[in-house]
Amino acid sequence: MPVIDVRDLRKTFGTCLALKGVNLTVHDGEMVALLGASGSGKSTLLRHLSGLHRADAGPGSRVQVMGRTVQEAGRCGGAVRDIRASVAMIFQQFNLVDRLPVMHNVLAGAFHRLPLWRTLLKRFPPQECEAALDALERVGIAERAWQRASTLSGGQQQRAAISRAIVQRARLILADEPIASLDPESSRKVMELLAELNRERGVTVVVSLHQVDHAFAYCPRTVALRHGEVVYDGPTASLTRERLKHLYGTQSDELFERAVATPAAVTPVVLPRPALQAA
Ligand SMILES: Nc1ncnc2c1ncn2[C@@H]1O[C@H](COP(=O)(O)OP(=O)(O)OP(=O)(O)O)[C@@H](O)[C@H]1O
Repeated sequence: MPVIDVRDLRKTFGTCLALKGVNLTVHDGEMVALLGASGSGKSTLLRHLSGLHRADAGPGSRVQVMGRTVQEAGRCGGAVRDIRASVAMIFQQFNLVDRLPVMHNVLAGAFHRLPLWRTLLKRFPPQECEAALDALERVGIAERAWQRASTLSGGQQQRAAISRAIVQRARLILADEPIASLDPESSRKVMELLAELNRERGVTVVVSLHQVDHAFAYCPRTVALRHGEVVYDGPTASLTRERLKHLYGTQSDELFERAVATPAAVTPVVLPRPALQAA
């Protein structure tokens, strides 16, 4: 049974056709890069998988995660809350509660299995606290456990978000440009942590990236979007210069020349982030 099964997913924002009939199947234990130029639909697709967006109504449209229906024909399935308990979303902007200690942010991963009074009073069972500390240890920031989240660097915040996913015991991580605002060393650490969770715990990971080199280094499979359509779905190693050029247009010519000049495909090819980030 696939972990993710998307059929004919369409999404319109006003006059903008963000997704034009996307089909996607991801199996248990895969690590998949989602590539595409800015505005190609990566975030929109990820948000549909976790039920944060509702698709256009249409008879064949369906999103299933772990065999359960997130949405069908533009209607949310009844199991969305249950599905969310097993799916961790990691965003570019970390999504931690700034004023709370890192520890409480990480413990939020356990909320779905705790009674409400415990989460409101922050009276967490000792075994959950241990699990949170272990997770922080795992990502190398245990000594930051009682600092306010806002005092952490971007890389540390992203590692805290990964700890939260570990405490959540997520079977699927959907990471939306998790390294877009990080320096190269922090980016490497975050990608390695995601790859380790995938390799060692069998967590399925779908990660949207702007850095093609990280897809080559960490993700055996790439799904590439262009103008809301899947234009490539296959081994990352088979992504040729022509395919990348088709994906990103001529703006990246110079970078591709550099990549092609070195035979190893893992040569860093960091694609320009268009206007959005500067805005
Ligand atoms: N809430 C929204 N309202 C209106 N238009 C939207 C909304 N969200 C996305 N879009 C549009 O849908 C298209 C796809 O956007 P999306 O954010 O999914 O692209 P992306 O590939 O993730 O881009 P980036 O790499 O810059 O994050 C874009 O044209 C965008 O402007």
